[in-house]
Amino acid sequence: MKVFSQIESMGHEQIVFCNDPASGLKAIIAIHDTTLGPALGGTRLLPYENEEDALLDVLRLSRGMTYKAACAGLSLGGGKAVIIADPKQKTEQMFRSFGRFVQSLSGRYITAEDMNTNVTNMDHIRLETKFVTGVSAGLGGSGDPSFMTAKGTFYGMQAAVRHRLGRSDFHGLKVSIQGVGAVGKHLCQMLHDKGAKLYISDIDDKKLKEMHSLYNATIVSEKELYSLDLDVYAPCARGATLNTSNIQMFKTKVIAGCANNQLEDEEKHAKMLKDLKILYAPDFVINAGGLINVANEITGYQLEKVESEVARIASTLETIFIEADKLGITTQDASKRFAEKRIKSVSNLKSMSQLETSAIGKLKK
Ligand SMILES: NC(=O)C1=CN([C@@H]2O[C@H](COP(=O)(O)OP(=O)(O)OC[C@H]3O[C@@H](n4cnc5c(N)ncnc54)[C@H](O)[C@@H]3O)[C@@H](O)[C@H]2O)C=CC1
Ligand SMILES: O=C(O)CCC(=O)C(=O)O
Repeated sequence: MKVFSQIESMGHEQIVFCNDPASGLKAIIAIHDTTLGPALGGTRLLPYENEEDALLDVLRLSRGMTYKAACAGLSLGGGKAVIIADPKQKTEQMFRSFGRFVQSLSGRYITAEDMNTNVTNMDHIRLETKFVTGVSAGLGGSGDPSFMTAKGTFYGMQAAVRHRLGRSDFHGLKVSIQGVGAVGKHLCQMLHDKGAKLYISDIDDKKLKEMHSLYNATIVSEKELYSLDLDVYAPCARGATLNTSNIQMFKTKVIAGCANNQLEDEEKHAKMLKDLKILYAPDFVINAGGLINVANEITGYQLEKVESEVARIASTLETIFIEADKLGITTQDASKRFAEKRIKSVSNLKSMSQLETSAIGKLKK
C-alpha cells in the first residue's frame, strides 16, 4: 500500500484521516515522532488540488516539526494537520468538528495556527478539546504566534548575515521577502527599523501596497525576486520555493526566511546552495519562534522566558553553521544531525513514565 510505504520511509508514527460530511471537514493529522513529547504543530487550511498533495504536505510539515522542536530544545514531538478546504468557506462547525478529532487522540497531538487558520479558529477548536494552543488571551492563551516567528527569523537572519557577510548590522542591506503575510509583514517592520532596504513579492496586491507605503518597500515580480543582485532572500510564503528551476538564478549570499519546507528536494537543493556558496538557514531552525511561543502556553506563558528562548535561535544557528563548515556538509545536514543527536539521547528514556513531566501531563490537569 502506497501510504504505508510513504510513512515508513519518512518515519511517521500515525496518520489520522478525518472525514465529517455534516461540517464538510476533510482533514489529515500526521504525528511524526513523539520521542521528546506530544506532537505539536499547526493546522494548515488550503484548497489542495488533490489528496496526494495534501498528504505529502502534512507528512513533510510534521517531520519538520520533529526537527524544529528538537533544535529549539523543547519537550515536544512533531505533528501537523491539514484541512482540505477553500479558505473563504471555513466555518465554526468545521473547526469544532476538527477539535473533536484532535480530542480523540488524547493529547498525542496538540494543534495551533498555520496558513489560513487564525486565533478565532483555534478558539473554536478549544470548545471541543484542550489540546490546542495559540488561543486568545480571554481563553488563557497567547494568541497569534506570528510575531514571535518573525522575531526568531530576524535573529536567525542576523546570525546568517554575521556568518556569511561578516556584518552585525542591517544598515543599507538589501533584503527580498517572498510573502508579506502574518509573519512576513512583521519581518518587514523589524528589518526596516534596522535600516534594511526591502524588495517584496506577494500574490496579494493589497498587502504589497501596505508594505510599500509603510516601509517604502520596492514591489517586484516573483522572477525578479530570485534574480536581483541583493544580500539576503527571505522565503516567507509557501514551501518548495527553492528548487532546480530557480536556485541557479540567485545572486544573494544568504537565504533566511520563515516558510516551512523551503527546499523542494532537501538533499539535492541544499547541496546546490552550498556549491553556490549561498548560506542557507534551515527553515525548521530559524522559524521556531512561533512553536516556542505556543509551547510556552502549555507550561504557563511568561513573555521574558519566551523572548530568551526565541533569541537562542541565533546561537543555535551559529553552532550549526560552524559545524557545517567544519565537516564540509550542508547546513541542512548539520541541523538534522543536531536534532537527531538530541532525539537519540532521549529515546533511551522512552520507557519511563513521561506523563507527569511532559506538557501533556500539565494539559490533562
Ligand atoms: N505563522 C507562524 O507563526 C508560522 C509560519 N510558518 C510558515 O511561514 C510561512 C508563512 O506563514 P504565515 O505568514 O503565517 O502565512 P500567511 O498565509 O499569513 O502569509 C503567506 C503570504 O504568502 C503569500 N503568498 C502565497 N503564495 C505566494 C507566492 N507564490 N508568491 C508570493 N507570495 C505568496 C500570501 O498571499 C500571504 O500574504 C508558511 O510557510 C508557514 O507554514 C512557520 C512557522 C510559524
Ligand atoms: O507557529 C505555530 O502556529 C505553531 C508551530 C507550527 O506549526 C510551525 O512552526 O509551523
